[in-house]
Amino acid sequence: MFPQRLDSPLAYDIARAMRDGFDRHYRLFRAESARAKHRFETADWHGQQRAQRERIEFYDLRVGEAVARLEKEFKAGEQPMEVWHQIKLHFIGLLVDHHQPELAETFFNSVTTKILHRAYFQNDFIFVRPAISTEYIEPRDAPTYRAYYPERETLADTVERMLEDYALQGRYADRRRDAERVAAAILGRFHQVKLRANFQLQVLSGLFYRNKGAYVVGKINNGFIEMPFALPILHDAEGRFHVDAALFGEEDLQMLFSFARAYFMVDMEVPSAYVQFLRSLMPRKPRAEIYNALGLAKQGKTLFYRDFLYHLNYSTDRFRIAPGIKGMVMLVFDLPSFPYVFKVIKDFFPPQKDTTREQVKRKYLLVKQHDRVGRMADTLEYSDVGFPFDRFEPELIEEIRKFAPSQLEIGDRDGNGEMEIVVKHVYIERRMIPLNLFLQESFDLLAQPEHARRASKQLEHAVIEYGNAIKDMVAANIFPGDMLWKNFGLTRGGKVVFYDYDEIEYLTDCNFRKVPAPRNEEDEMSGEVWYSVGPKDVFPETFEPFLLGNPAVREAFMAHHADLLDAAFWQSHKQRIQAGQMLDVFPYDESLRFKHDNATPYF
Ligand SMILES: Nc1ncnc2c1ncn2[C@@H]1O[C@H](COP(=O)(O)OP(=O)(O)OP(=O)(O)O)[C@@H](O)[C@H]1O
Repeated sequence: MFPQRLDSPLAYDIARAMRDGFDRHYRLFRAESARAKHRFETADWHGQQRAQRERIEFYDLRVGEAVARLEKEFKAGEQPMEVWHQIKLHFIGLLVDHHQPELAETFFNSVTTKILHRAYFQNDFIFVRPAISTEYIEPRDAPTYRAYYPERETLADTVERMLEDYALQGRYADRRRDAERVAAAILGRFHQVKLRANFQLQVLSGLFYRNKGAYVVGKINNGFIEMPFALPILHDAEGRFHVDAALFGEEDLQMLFSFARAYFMVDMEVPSAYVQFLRSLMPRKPRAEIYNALGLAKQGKTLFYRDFLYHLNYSTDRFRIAPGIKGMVMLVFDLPSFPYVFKVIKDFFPPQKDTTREQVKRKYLLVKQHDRVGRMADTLEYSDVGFPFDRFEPELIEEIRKFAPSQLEIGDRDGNGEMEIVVKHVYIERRMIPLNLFLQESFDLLAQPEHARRASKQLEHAVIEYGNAIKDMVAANIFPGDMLWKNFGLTRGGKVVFYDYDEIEYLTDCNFRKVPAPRNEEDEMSGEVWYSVGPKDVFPETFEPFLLGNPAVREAFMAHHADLLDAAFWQSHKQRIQAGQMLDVFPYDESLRFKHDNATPYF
């Protein structure tokens, strides 16, 4: 019911307190993101990673503070419905000139749902969809993007000026050289193309920081063509800056913004304007994922859920048990028409899985906070998710009832006559093709002479990528624990990504050993493990029988990644990490790098 009059001063005060709570959150979030520049300039890599990790916690802390204040000062939870209606309307009013209204609305939802019980907070109390438009919000401090209008002959000058405008404190090894390289790369893309009246570079005015890199992100417009591009800026061995590569096109940008990487730090006054610009570079990337990549995970989560409900309304298929080998720890289901999977922690595990629900959650959190180096899928975590009952395959309901009964509720939660399945806790992540299924498909094709060549190529690609995935994780101090093919998936872009986190460990916590030589004939003949094994001991050579049963797989693996079976490989990386060294894992192909005399070597 829409109130006729706004007559409650308390409602106004609560709305104000709520907005102040959000403003404090965004001020801190933005300040932390802005400090990334200084950390980059001073090569404070560990600080950068720490900040990336800690910033994730900011949101929940601020929501907690706002809830506590509203309860203490206003007894918000005891206010009647009429007051809550007015709070929402006042809040809308307070956002009219706001620069992050969509984030503030989400903050309002988070605080409100914490204060009111579900039965009470019907949808009219929260923002089910945005009330305030994010179109044409103009920042005060700096424009969202800058435009440059070069001629063919002055392109290098323009690129140099554009780099200068970021005002990084420090020295480039050779900025002119970099500008010329970038200009040549751009002209290579527009070779024999007439430069039109509107030829221009547009770059977002904030640099994108992550780990040891800072990225210029923008597009080149020429006539009707819009070409996305990004320029990674890195330090060389002497601490001077250089542009390491020029990335062009949607695919390269997608890699940079992948869901399997850590979130960027960017100083944004109007995040929705950044999202809009980025969407023009990657039109197929959902806005939810772009917000996530910018570190605005709660907004990502909100948008994802809206997209999901919308998809449910416009589809008719049913949720089913996900294809592939079933997990021992996770119960996984999907909706064929929707490119995500839903993962529920089972109530009990077989004896070889010595873990608990809390431990599994801790591992998933570890991955969320860690640099995922493009190799570990990000997860969105939801509680009490309702699904329409008649959209579930009966076998799936049975499966949940059998393996995760504590997570399942069936009933008419909203009292609207529609039966719902409510799942208490669920992780949602991008669907990939499980690598074991992909390999099986390749084996089947190998047997057919007309497809054998292609099959052999795709198999080799998958095996090489699998090894690369493990090596990238190693570089980031992660030991995947369970390296079976079924725990990795192939993304749309052909990358191999890991998704089974329950046995993940920091590499530095593991003890990599060679299998000892048998002491006598009895040891040698014994089918059992005769030597003593500590809880964190890992014997890399024992991976072989589990991974390399198939001769074609073995051949590709041994040609490219035999070192993964050698304890010395793992030990040396452990020592390197313990010595405080941080390796580069580039979010772009090595072949795209400009050649630098003293750049850090690729892993
Ligand atoms: N992101 C994904 N995309 C596609 N399929 C997936 C995804 N995540 C999981 N699956 C499917 O669900 C199965 C079980 O998932 P997962 O490996 O996470 O569970 P688990 O219980 O941890 O497994 P394990 O028994 O190996 O510990 C996978 O083998 C795969 O078939």
